[in-house]
Amino acid sequence: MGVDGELIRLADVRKEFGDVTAVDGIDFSIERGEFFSLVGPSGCGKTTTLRMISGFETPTDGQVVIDGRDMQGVPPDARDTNLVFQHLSLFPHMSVAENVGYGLKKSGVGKTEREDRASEYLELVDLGGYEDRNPGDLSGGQQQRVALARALVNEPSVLLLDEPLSSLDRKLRKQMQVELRRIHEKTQGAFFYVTHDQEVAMTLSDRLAVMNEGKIEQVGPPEEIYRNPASPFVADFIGDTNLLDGEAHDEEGRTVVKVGGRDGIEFVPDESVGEGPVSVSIRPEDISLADAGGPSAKSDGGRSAGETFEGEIVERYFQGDQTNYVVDVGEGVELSVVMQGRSTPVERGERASFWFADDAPVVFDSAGSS
Ligand SMILES: Nc1ncnc2c1ncn2[C@@H]1O[C@H](COP(=O)(O)OP(=O)(O)OP(=O)(O)O)[C@@H](O)[C@H]1O
Repeated sequence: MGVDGELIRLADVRKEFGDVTAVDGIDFSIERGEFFSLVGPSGCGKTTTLRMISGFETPTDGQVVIDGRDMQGVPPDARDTNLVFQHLSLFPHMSVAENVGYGLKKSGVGKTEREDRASEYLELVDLGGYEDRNPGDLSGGQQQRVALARALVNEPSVLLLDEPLSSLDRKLRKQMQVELRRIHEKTQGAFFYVTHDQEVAMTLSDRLAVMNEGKIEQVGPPEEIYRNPASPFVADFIGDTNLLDGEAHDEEGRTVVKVGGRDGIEFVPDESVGEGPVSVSIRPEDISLADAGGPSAKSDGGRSAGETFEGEIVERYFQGDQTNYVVDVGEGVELSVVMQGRSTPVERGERASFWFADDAPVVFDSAGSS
C-alpha cells in the first residue's frame, strides 16, 4: 500500500440484467492510496459497478483489473478488496474485538495476533478500549466504525464502501466524513466510495466519477468537475446551478449567447461554441446583485465582469452567512443567486441589477458537450 500507480482498472465494463442495462460500457481507473467516489442518482448503476469490482457480480462484457490481474473468474474472497455496506452487519453475539478479528480468524490467524490487530484497528477508528463491549451497546456511529475496523483489519488494497453513512443522522454523518478522511490518510489504501450524495463525494474524494444511466459522464478532482462540468447533467448534479436554455448566434463575427429573449441575458462565451440551441450553466455564487440603478458596487475581485442586467427579486432567503435570492429575468427565466457575507439591501419585490464575470457561464451545445 501507499505506492503510486494504477490499482484498479475498469475497461469497457457492461452489465445487463435481462433487458435492463445497469452499466453501459464504463472506463475508469483508481490509483493506489486514492479516495475515489462514484456518484450519481438512484438506479444509475453504482452498486452494480461496486459489486463487479468486489466479484459479487460478473460483467456481461469488459474487464475488471486489480493490481495488474484480470479478475475474470476470481471469486470475491480471493480479491484484495473488502466491503462496507450501508446496513451494518456486525455479529450481535460477539464482542467488538471478536467482530473486528472475525476475518483474521477465518484466514487462520492465531488468537493473540488477532486480539493485537483488532486493538490496533479499534485504536485507528478511535474506539481503543471498546474491545469487550457488545455491538448492541454502541451508538450507530460507533457501530459503523467497528464495521470499518473489521473491513480494514486484513489490510485490503481497496476498501469498497457502499453508502456507509446514509443510515446515520446528519450530525453523525458529518463527523463520520471527517473520520473517514482521517482513517483513509492513516491506512494509505485506496477507498472506493459509492454514494448518491454529491456533497459527501465532493468533501471526501481525491477524484470522483459522475455516473448517469449506466454511463460515466466525467472523472476528475471535485473542483475541476464543479468548475468545468462536462455536460449539463454534471453541472446540475454536482452543486447547485442555474441551467438555462439559450441560443448561440453570430453577431459581427463573434458568437453571442442569448437567454430569455430581448430583455434577457446576453454574453460572449468564454470558449468557442457553435451556432444553435445551447444549455448554459451559471453557478448562483458567480452572480452578483445590487439594487437597480443604485450606486453599483460592481466589482468581481479582479475578474472581468460582463454587462449588467435587470430583474425582479421574487424570493429572498436569509441564511446567516449567506442570502439566497431568486431573480425573475422575464419570459419565464428565473435565476438563483447566492450572496455571501452581509446581504445586499435588495428586498423581495424590488428591481435589482445583476452581473457575472465573462468566464462564469459554461455553455453546452445541443450535443451536451462544453
Ligand atoms: N439483480 C438485479 N436484477 C435486475 N435488475 C437489477 C439488479 N441489480 C440492479 N438492477 C437494476 O440495475 C440498475 C442499476 O442498479 P444499481 O443498484 O446498480 O443502482 P445504484 O446507482 O446503486 O442505485 P441506488 O443509489 O438506488 O442504490 C437499476 O435499474 C436496477 O433496478
